[in-house]
Amino acid sequence: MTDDRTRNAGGPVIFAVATGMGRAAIAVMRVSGEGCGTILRALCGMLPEARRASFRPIRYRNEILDEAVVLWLPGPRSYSGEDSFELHLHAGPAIIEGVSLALTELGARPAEPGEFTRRAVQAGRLDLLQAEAVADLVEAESAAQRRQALSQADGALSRLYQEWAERLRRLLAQQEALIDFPDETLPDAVEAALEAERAALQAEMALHLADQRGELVRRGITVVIAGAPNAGKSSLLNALAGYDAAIVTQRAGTTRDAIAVDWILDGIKLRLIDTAGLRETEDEIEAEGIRRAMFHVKQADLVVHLYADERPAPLLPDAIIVRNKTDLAPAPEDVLGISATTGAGLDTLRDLLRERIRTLMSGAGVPLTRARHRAGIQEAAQHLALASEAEWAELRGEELRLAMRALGRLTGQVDVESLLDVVFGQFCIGK
Ligand SMILES: Nc1nc2c(c(=O)[nH]1)N(C=O)[C@@H](CNc1ccc(C(=O)N[C@@H](CCC(=O)O)C(=O)O)cc1)CN2
Repeated sequence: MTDDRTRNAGGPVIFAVATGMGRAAIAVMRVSGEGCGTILRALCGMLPEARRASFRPIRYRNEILDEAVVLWLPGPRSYSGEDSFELHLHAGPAIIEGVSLALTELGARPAEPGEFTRRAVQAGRLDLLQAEAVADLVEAESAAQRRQALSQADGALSRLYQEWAERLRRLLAQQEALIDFPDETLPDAVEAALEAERAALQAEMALHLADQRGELVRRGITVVIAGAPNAGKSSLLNALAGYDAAIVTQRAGTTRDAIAVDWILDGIKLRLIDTAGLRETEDEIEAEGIRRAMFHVKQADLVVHLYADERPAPLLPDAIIVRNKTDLAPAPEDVLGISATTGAGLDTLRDLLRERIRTLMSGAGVPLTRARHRAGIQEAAQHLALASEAEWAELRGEELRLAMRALGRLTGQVDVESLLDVVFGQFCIGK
């Protein structure tokens, strides 16, 4: 037999509670690894019909540990591709403890973070991009994050990179065919067509790199509220967040450290950051707060520059300047006026933020979603650029090969073993 099962056999049976920690009604104990059917038979007294839920007492050393819903999921038609089973237990800690102990005594060991998905990758059921998307699905807090992760888990990004790799492979093959032509008979039109395709690929990658949507959706869009002390920044944060996240007083300089609040606007996760008021100060703590405020301003995707009295010099060219406290005095005509206390103008500010977000999120096609993807595509694009500069056909070919390799590392078709730790370092246990 040479199917995935035998090829990837080995590795001990692993187990983990795949459901959330804390008080819950049900806990799903997930078990995977060749030979785990024997363990299931020991616990259930039989092997239930594959992929059908059954209700069974879980027995170990003549004691019933729980009455559970049991799923027997033999490989390769399982999530990990290995023989697997699930015990849907009552979530009591003593039950989980007792079942864990039984599984350990029957030869299984606790799973490491992401190990079920890692095995799915090793069995060839998921590529690395899809595995990363599984981690993103588990973390998704906004509808946009959910949609993006589902699409990547479904292979949308993998298909894009595979298509590029395939076009590179064809380019390379045609280019190698040309090497055998003596110089004088080199068909110019063919060479020009190859160069056009190389340039087209490089241009597509440049567009893909310019697109920020994926990373913005995944990590959330950072909106920093900055400005002079007492402009009402904390009041604005509280008004937008809808609860009292930041302390508000009459005293200038109340906010000393940055305060972050997650905020979902139209299905997109934003991270709102309130910062210390910007001014000259002798106070060491306040000065550190201001240093941090400037750090956040520089890192921000969007900056709301709030003021209450004198119109400040712009912090950044594209900061949104907003005049607060319109309940006390009207804002100049050319500036958006709000009152964080009465709520006046907040709808307009939200609309303005929506508009800025739309601009930030421009792009077409499937977006990349992580620094790892960005680095890989940058590398591929760089080799494509070097290919056009190379004088010898052989060197050009080598650059095309290196570009293909960079793409292959993204999906895991190349160097998968060395990338597993990088990708699975960020997973939670039970996934
Ligand atoms: N109880 C439970 N719920 C879960 C999961 C799980 O493992 N267990 N999942 C885990 O992440 C997610 C669903 N994803 C899954 C993906 C593939 C297979 C799977 O076993 N596929 C096989 C068999 C399909 C079949 O029954 O015919 C296959 O594709 O060959 C299972 C779950 C979310 N919900």
